[in-house]
Amino acid sequence: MPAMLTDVFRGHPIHLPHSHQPDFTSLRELPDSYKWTPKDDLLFAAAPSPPTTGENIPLIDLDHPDAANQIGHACRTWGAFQIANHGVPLGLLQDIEFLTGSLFRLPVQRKLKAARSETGVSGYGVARIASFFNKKMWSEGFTITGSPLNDFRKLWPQLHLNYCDIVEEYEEQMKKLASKLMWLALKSLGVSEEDVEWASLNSDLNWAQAALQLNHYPVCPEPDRAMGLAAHTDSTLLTILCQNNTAGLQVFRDDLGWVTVPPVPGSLVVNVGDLFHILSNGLFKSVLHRARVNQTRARLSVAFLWGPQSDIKISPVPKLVSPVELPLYRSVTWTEYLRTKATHFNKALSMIRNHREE
Ligand SMILES: O=C(O)CCC(=O)C(=O)O
Ligand SMILES: [Fe+2]
Repeated sequence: MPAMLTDVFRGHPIHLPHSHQPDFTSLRELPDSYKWTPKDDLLFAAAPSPPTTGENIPLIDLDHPDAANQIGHACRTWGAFQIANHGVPLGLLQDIEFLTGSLFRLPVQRKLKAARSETGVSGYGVARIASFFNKKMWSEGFTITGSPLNDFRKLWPQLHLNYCDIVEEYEEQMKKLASKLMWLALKSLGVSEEDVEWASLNSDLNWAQAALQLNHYPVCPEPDRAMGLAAHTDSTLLTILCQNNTAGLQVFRDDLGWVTVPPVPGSLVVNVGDLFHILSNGLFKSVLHRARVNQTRARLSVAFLWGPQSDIKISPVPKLVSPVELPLYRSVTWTEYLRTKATHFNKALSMIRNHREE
């Protein structure tokens, strides 16, 4: 992962000086550079879902005998769902939340010791998607690819080894869970292991790689005008998100507008990413999502961004392509896709779409 992402982003440096990151807690008013209007993001003011619809992303019990079909349905209609009985120990979720909280509570000068470089991926900084927007986002992040040892040593000279152990254990559990979820979702479409030979179940998951994105959304003096993380889809196969007990994540549905995902203690949120949309020939929806902020409670989230190794070509599963039509998408590696995304952002999927001859 580190080599591949570094390679992609070297060609797309991000000119956003992290050292200008404000000390959020000291700001009593929202600076103009943080005030969003519909001009800054077309969907900024899109209608919030009326609470009366009662529509919410499904909460799926992974122990339920019908879990595969429920996951498949959620991937087709929402592109997102929450899961309970996922098998990840609660203590580990608490540990990663604790780690995230302690990281962002460090003094700004200490966090900046592990700042992400302009062309780098790992480390402390603003969201990478910030370069696509004129306004700033009310959040700070920390990206982990490969071992966090070097960065963690700078952040916590004494405790870094304990924190590295937590990250390693968390990633191990997430990898297994992500693979299980992918196969359950594919099973609901009648797709089995023989149909996706590169993702063989007995390969120790060596075909996959991942990054961890830790996010902090501080308390905000004017939340209605601010944006924690602007609307985007993830470039992954799947993303598994652990959020603290504070609402903020919203997913977009064409028919409902922005729908807030309520935190359910102990559960995890799963997002369909762009690569799973491609693999499913467009049947699974890569979900547009964003994070809002609020005036009273800081929010933390940990996103496990999961995809295939760089040499794997992702293309629609042949079984899901009609014999008389082209697949909806051309095949791409994760690296190629990230490069397209780094240039075209939310239009990246349409850039690799096969257009039908009229
Ligand atoms: O904080 C959240 O709820 C969303 C985070 C997210 O979308 C991301 O890190 O890609
Ligand atoms: Fe995301």
